[in-house]
Amino acid sequence: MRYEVVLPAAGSGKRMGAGKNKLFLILQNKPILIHTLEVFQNDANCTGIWLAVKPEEREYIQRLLNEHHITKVKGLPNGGEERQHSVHSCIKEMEQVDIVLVHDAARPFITNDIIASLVECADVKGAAIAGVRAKDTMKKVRDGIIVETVDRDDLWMIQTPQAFQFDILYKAEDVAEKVGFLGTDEAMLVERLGYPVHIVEASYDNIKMTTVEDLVIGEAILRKRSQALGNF
Ligand SMILES: Nc1ccn([C@@H]2O[C@H](COP(=O)(O)OP(=O)(O)OP(=O)(O)O)[C@@H](O)[C@H]2O)c(=O)n1
Ligand SMILES: C[C@](O)(CO)[C@H](O)COP(=O)(O)O
Repeated sequence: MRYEVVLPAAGSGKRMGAGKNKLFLILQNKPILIHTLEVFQNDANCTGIWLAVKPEEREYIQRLLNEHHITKVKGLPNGGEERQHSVHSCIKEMEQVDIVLVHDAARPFITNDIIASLVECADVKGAAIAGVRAKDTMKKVRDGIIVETVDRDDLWMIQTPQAFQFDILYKAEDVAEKVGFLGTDEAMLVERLGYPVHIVEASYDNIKMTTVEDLVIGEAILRKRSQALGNF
């Protein structure tokens, strides 16, 4: 099943503290952004990539795309103040497709098997998102005091990609903009319209490069993969 993917890449990377867009940081001699782009560039089912970027970073990113032979990018719309706005700027420019995925450009370790499962599920069910089961005990805290321990059996740590039939996400983004609703992921916008959103179990390797510790973890994930391929 073919799909197009929206990669929001217009963040500031404040929590990383690199003083620049964290997507330009190098992991195993390549920018994080290129690691993520190559997953979709090399996926025959991906027919287009939409990259939300900061205007001042567009020229540099275009140079990176050329240097690394990323040819599937269909557009580089301006990112917005919030992640949701960046995603929406891409959705508004896209032409109708069957399935659209939204994936954090800051998650370079996604794999094609998980993408394929998400696309297949969204094609049948309408909406499907990646996640992994919570491993730690989760508690609600108020003013520094535990107010509730949440039943861990029902808790998932949500990731991206998040896959949707295009019309569902298009409508959800449009309504959210009209009513001024701001979510931390696309699924929230779809849930609030009453559509069922299905979970697809992903991987604990599918981390989001958020803080400096994630760079160390990311290098370890890439080393593990190289060793599995016999590239010592
Ligand atoms: N206004 C924004 C904010 C985030 N993103 C993108 O959304 C993804 C996930 O966001 P996050 O990890 O929070 O990135 P930053 O916003 O850059 O990080 P921080 O919150 O630490 O500044 C990233 O690929 C980021 O580039 C975006 O396109 N537009
Ligand atoms: C979309 C997301 O990756 C799901 O976990 C997460 O909500 C993004 O949060 P961020 O603060 O914008 O990185």
